[in-house]
Amino acid sequence: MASKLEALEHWVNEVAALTRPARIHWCDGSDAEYQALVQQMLQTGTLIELNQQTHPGCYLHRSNPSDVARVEHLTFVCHPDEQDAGPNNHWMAPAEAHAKIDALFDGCMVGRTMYVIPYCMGPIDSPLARCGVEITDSPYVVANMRIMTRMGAAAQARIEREGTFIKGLHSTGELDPERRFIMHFPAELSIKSYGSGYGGNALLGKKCHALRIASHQARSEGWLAEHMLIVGIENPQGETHYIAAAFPSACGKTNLSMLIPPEGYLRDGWKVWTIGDDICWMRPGADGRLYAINPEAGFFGVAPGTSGSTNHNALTSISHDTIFTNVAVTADNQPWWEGLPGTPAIDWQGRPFDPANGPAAHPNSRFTVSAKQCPTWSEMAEAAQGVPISAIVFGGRRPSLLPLVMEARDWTHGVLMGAAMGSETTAAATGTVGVLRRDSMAMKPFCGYHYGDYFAHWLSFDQPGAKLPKVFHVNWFRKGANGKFLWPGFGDNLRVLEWMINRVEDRVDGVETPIGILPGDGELKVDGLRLDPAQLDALLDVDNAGWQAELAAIGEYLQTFVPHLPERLREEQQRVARALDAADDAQPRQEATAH
Ligand SMILES: Nc1nc2c(ncn2[C@@H]2O[C@H](COP(=O)(O)OP(=O)(O)OP(=O)(O)O)[C@@H](O)[C@H]2O)c(=O)[nH]1
Ligand SMILES: O=C([O-])CC(=O)C(=O)O
Ligand SMILES: [Mn+2]
Repeated sequence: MASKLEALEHWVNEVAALTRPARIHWCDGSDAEYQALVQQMLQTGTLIELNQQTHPGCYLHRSNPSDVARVEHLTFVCHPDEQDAGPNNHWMAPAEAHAKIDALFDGCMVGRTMYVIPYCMGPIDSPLARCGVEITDSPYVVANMRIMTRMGAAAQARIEREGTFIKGLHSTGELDPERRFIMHFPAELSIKSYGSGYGGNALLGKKCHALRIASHQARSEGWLAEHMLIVGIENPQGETHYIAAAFPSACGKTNLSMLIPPEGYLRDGWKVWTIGDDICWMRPGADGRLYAINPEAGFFGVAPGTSGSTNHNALTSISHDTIFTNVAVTADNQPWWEGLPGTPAIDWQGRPFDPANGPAAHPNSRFTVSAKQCPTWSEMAEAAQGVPISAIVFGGRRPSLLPLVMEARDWTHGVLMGAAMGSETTAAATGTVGVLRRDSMAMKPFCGYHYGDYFAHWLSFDQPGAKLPKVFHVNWFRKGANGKFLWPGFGDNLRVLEWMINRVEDRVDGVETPIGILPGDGELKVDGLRLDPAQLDALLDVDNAGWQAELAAIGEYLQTFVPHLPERLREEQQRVARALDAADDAQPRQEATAH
């Protein structure tokens, strides 16, 4: 029988014939290999050594200024049938896409080394994990993949055993925005990415494999591939609840996944355990609960705003053996970004810092670090079966309307809450920042198939015998009349998670409103917070007229997925809209419009 490795070798040869590299290097994932790559990149200037006294093993990479974020307009999902991509994706016919991008790959590695990176997304022995191989000409990508995935010999052994893997082909190309594409071929289980070295476009195990391709696989195999953090909350009695939360890019996943409990909670013995900060794969277990793994092995986190007061655990994690991308440096060569104490000397483009040029660190500057370096890293992140999920949380940046927290009355309502998610855009993707856009389940840029079918897939988990998590929606970003955030956020978000767990455990009742269940009087613990009662009222206020308009907008949005939109979701939207109308009728007019 032909060795299962033959399929891999055949593909590698095919790619080499197209790209014509000078050498082929099969990555083994060893420390020696990583160190050798770093030395080579220091010599070529791809990496810059940072202050090794304060930051041992830390390096800086400055990317091309035109290549600093994901490029959604150049990202395509190439299903054979356009219908399967949906209005939520850019689509190109597979044959046309291959022809277009193969023309760019033709001879692109002449004189260069081609790296073959076998990797595993998820614990190497987990039945939920999946393998892939990325071929790239970028040593920076190899180094990042080593941190972000289980890369090398063990992954290759699993591929040899299973015979299946996702094929990912990447070249940095000329970094010409006119010659840049990120193409996905879900039916062929393959990815081709050309012309960008940026994380989300080039580390193919992450968004391309673990979300776009995996979401497509998950649909046919009965599981979910989601843009979610996974965090364990251990109460003083030693019971741990695992929570999965979907927020759009740069909306607080990394922060929530490693939050530090407020003073009083720490004293009482609350603990937080990090399982993942960006991606979650989950499937029903034999007991009917959803079990989740984090397919990644590292964090590719947003640097700006990360500080000792907002995210001390992240700051500790990145004090050594970290690759920084597009941050600024201080006069003594330490990494620096907005939110840190001290002053920058050199900006992210290598120029002497001048405020006239904008922020010193790029707003989407990032750190790449092994998850093992995080003080709250959980050993359960290695559990082959994953962790049972007690609650699913959706959330976004909403300056108004959306309350601090609300609970869905059931799974269908929860799916509507996820589908209706909206958020202000951030610097994680190129384009305008700060405009509201719908981002269902935080998957707008990552769902590898038609959103209507995706909503139906979510609804399909509601089956006899299923013990589904409760679903919540949060908003850390509601603003007061003064334009400031009403909620302190960060560590204090644990107060909201505690309320959720109390709801899961049936220890508090909440109050029913047309939009969902909100915390009842005194149920949200705000002692020790400098929060006046009016502020808390504003955070939990339900503006009926505003919500009527919101439900109408949600209805219009859902309509764009017809005929793939599940009828059950439309009916749910109508149910909530009717509940709001009824509440309106029951209220004196001036009260409903008083806000
Ligand atoms: N006001 C406020 N800001 C927050 C909170 N949590 C995070 N942020 C800020 O939001 C930004 C992004 O946070 P991250 O945790 O890195 O976001 P993310 O969702 O992991 O982002 P991606 O890696 O792009 O998927 C940072 O500037 C944080 O400081 C919060 O609770 N309140
Ligand atoms: O994909 C990336 O480049 C970084 C990330 O986590 C996101 O944007 O959600
Ligand atoms: Mn992300």
